[in-house]
Amino acid sequence: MNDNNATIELKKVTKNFKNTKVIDQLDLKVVAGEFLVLLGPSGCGKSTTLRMIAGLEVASDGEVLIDGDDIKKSLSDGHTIAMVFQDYALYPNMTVYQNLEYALKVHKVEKNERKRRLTSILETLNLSDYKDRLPSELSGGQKQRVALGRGMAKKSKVFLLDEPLSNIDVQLREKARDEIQSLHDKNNQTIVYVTHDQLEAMALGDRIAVMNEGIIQMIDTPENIYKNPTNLFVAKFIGTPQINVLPIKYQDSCLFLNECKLFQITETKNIAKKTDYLLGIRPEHVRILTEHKNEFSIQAEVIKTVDYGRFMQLTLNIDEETTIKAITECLDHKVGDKVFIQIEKETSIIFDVDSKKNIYWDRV
Ligand SMILES: Nc1ncnc2c1ncn2[C@@H]1O[C@H](COP(=O)(O)OP(=O)(O)OP(=O)(O)O)[C@@H](O)[C@H]1O
Repeated sequence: MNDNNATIELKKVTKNFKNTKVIDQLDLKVVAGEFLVLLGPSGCGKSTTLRMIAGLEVASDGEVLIDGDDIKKSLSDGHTIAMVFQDYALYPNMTVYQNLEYALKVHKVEKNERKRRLTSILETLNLSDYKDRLPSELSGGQKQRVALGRGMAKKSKVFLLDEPLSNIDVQLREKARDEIQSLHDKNNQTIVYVTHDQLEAMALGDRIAVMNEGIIQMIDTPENIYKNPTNLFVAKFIGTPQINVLPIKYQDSCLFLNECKLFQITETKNIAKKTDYLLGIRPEHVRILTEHKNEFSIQAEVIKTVDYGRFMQLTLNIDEETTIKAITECLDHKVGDKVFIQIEKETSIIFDVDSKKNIYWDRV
């Protein structure tokens, strides 16, 4: 650890609003200098978790520690934590420049240094022309950029961001995202970043914590979350188009989708215990063949195509009840085409039909 970052730890944190439990015994460790993204659907408790780390909400039970000390210590010094709020929280009577400068003045950052930092931030966030305006004279996206700039200027050990790019135009959003990332590379702040945008999470996070209903479902690198989701919720929440989920049967060392044989399993391990499972296969892993190749080739009909220029998204009917989505680089497919698909063992994820957990069937 160095001077620029701090660890964050939540130990068995619960938060109730009146009689409703919105966070349930949450354990979370953010390593010093890490970029952690909290990702999940609306209402799952991301903002509440972030607000407890910021000391804006008090945990009903459990502990919130910054560098091993109770959150109150960090709050008292005013330096340790900076937060970008979802609703911007700008000072209405101050200009953009004054909003950005305020915290730096309070923390006695020298005038030339203040000017240097703020000029660069105003430029980066395309705000130079608006520096003398009041927040009431700005659009939503501009206000959000000011809020982001204010957090960036502070160079705190812990930087907390709650959906900081949600109202910013797509083009500028990418630039702002790059800026947050390079700020992190440069200053090594410990960042906790809340979003419900999976692409943003995948692009930014060293690790992603996927939340649902006040519980962290999985916390891991973007790659592991995508390739080896711990349960069906995580598998479905990450990836566009969504992962295909098919009811399958295990029989005679093979997996079957209805009457179609998918593939053979030599090492039975976790899978020999039951007959029914759910198979998850990402659309880009469904192999499209123009002709029958072997006993594992399954006939399908193209019922919808979406041409994205570089790739095509196909919706395929295997039978009356089974539809599957596929992504292919071949742009020649048309509705009505008869093709064959192949589902491969290496890219298949198998879930328990009851618990919906990944059974990690391919692991020893
Ligand atoms: N002050 C409050 N009083 C009562 N309920 C609250 C309060 N703040 C949040 N909640 C409830 O707690 C749950 C979690 O809210 P939270 O804002 O943490 O979710 P979120 O995942 O950040 O959602 P979003 O992405 O929509 O902002 C929601 O059901 C919300 O209605």
